[in-house]
Amino acid sequence: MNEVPLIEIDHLTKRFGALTAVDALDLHVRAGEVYGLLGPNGAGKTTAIRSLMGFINPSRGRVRVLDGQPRDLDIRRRVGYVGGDVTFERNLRVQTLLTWYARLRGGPSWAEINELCEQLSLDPSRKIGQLSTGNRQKVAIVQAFMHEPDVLVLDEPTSGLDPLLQRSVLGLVRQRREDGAGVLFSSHLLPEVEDIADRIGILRRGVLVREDTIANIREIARQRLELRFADDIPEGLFDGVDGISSLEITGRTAHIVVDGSVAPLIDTVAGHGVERVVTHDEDLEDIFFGYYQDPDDEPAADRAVPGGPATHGQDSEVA
Ligand SMILES: Nc1ncnc2c1ncn2[C@@H]1O[C@H](COP(=O)(O)OP(=O)(O)OP(=O)(O)O)[C@@H](O)[C@H]1O
Repeated sequence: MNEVPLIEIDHLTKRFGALTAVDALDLHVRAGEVYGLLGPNGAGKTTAIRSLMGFINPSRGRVRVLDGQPRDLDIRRRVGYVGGDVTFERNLRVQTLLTWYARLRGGPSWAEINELCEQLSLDPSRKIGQLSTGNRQKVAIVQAFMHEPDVLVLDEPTSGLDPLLQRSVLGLVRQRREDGAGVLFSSHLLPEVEDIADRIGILRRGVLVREDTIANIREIARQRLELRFADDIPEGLFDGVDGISSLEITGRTAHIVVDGSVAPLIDTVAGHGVERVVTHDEDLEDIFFGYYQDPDDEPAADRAVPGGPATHGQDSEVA
């Protein structure tokens, strides 16, 4: 088994003038793994991804894809990429464009591409310039998935898509994972990543502030429950129950926060006529927003490295 990660980002730093957009980022994605890269606007997700793809040069650090250089054509052929910065020639028909992409990658057949278009309800006879934003996004998705790449780098791939299509895209990602591909998937929507990622990393101000498996994050997560009883709640019912970190009783309803397993609580209330249980599915979100909220959040310029004001457009473009 090949142990080399399919995506390797080692100590990546990217500065734009005085602004450090990505700060010493280490991130690896293995075969058969979906890695969800989360973070608020401006956290550095796109910058990390563009560095990974070789579109911009890192200030420091190293990136490797499929144990090679992302700009290498043989590597590029095995990668699928969706990013907000892709623009297509407006006068081309979808079919012409997709056929051209297919040729660059040494396949697939038009029948295969067309099947993918059908799956996403994309009409290949339309001109790019006539498409809605969502339909243009579908073109980006089809070109990224059509050659069944070993690595997928997806920068907010579902933006502009309705929920049904979002689900289709997540289905395509799952399929690639089952075939052993490594997937880096950026988003600022926790629920979509939570659903699909094996691990997540949270970027804030260019720094990876947390990285873990979804399972681990869930395990330590708090759960908020509301238990509504048919009758008055017996005095002292919750005394000494393991895991309860907060309890508030209003009438016949108990509002409870549990750390870790809810098993002791459930055992305790069994047989006491609980009529309704409401769980607030905000455990992961709580953690997530905890990282999003930055108590000393300052304007971006405040994270400038010494040496002058933040300057836009100073990166070395190599696309
Ligand atoms: N070419 C550039 N020149 C100067 N600054 C840039 C450049 N590209 C990005 N930045 C800055 O780097 C920081 C990180 O931006 P980036 O687009 O990577 O964040 P993001 O996490 O992808 O955000 P979003 O979710 O809004 O796409 C931002 O402060 C942004 O203004």
